[in-house]
Amino acid sequence: MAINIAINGAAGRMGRCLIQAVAETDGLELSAAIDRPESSLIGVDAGELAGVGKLGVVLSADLEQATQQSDVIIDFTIPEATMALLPLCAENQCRPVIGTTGFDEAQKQIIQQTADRIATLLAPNMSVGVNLSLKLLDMAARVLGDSVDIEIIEAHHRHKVDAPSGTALRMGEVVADALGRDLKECAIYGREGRTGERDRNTIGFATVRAGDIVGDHTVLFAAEGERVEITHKASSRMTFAYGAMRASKWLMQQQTGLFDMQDVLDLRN
Ligand SMILES: NC(=O)C1=CN([C@@H]2O[C@H](COP(=O)(O)OP(=O)(O)OC[C@H]3O[C@@H](n4cnc5c(N)ncnc54)[C@H](OP(=O)(O)O)[C@@H]3O)[C@@H](O)[C@H]2O)C=CC1
Ligand SMILES: O=C(O)C1=N[C@H](C(=O)O)C[C@H](O)C1
Repeated sequence: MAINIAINGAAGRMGRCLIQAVAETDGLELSAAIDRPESSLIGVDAGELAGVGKLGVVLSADLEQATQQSDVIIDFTIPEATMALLPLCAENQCRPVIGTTGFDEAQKQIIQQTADRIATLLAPNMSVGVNLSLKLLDMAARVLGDSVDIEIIEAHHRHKVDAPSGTALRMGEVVADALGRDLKECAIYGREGRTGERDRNTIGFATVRAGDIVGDHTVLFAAEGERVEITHKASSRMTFAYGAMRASKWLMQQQTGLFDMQDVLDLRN
């Protein structure tokens, strides 16, 4: 039997890619497409929104019904919309696959509480390449140790509303963990004016917002005499959407708990 998939934020840049990916993926069926009640696109066929032809599911704002009639809901929205969704996921036993970024600590706790009641996946980047890069970063940080300066540079399209990207922050966490540091204490988010010399123990972040860049991330490990750069560049949002399909299928085998793409791709150890 097909897995019923709802999409929250279905009219957005990622939402439309997700509709296309569900339509292309064997074993998955689109059961609901949700966006803001104020959206002028409410009532439009989701397949037509995504450019894949009529699918017989119209864009709606009825989250209650969507979570009741779906096995999984894929959420690529804004943190406030995710927070409104989670109680319905737990109540209606609909597994959330969360791609939204920009959560604060209190919101992350609510995600954890939801995961105690229903299997939940949270990943700031669902591409295979970025998740492989996280493994490479762990290895690079352990080998290069405290003798390098570490900087994380990310670039995204002009419409992105959060910074640094969720992926850059996760990269920072992976590197900090590998070096036994706490990212909250060692992160430097941008520099200006007379900053003084660089402190070796910091991890710097730089953000670029321009044009239609889908998502570029570089982590730079710079020593005296050499440097290592680990770079990932996404050229299509479909790479994230296909990752979300893989995550949805995988999550159906879990009952409770909080997971990420490292679990789905078996990269945990
Ligand atoms: N994990 C990953 O692999 C990836 C994560 N992302 C993240 O996904 C999120 C969305 O990105 P993107 O698609 O580019 O953004 P968009 O702004 O294009 O899409 C978000 C959609 O959510 C809608 N929305 C806003 N509020 C609500 C609500 N209360 N209920 C339902 N829908 C709502 C928006 O409507 P409206 O426009 O009318 O406000 C919009 O249609 C971001 O946080 C981004 O960082 C992006 C790519 C990959
Ligand atoms: O907003 C985006 O577009 C993206 N957001 C994610 C993030 O914040 O890391 C992932 C991807 O880079 C695209």
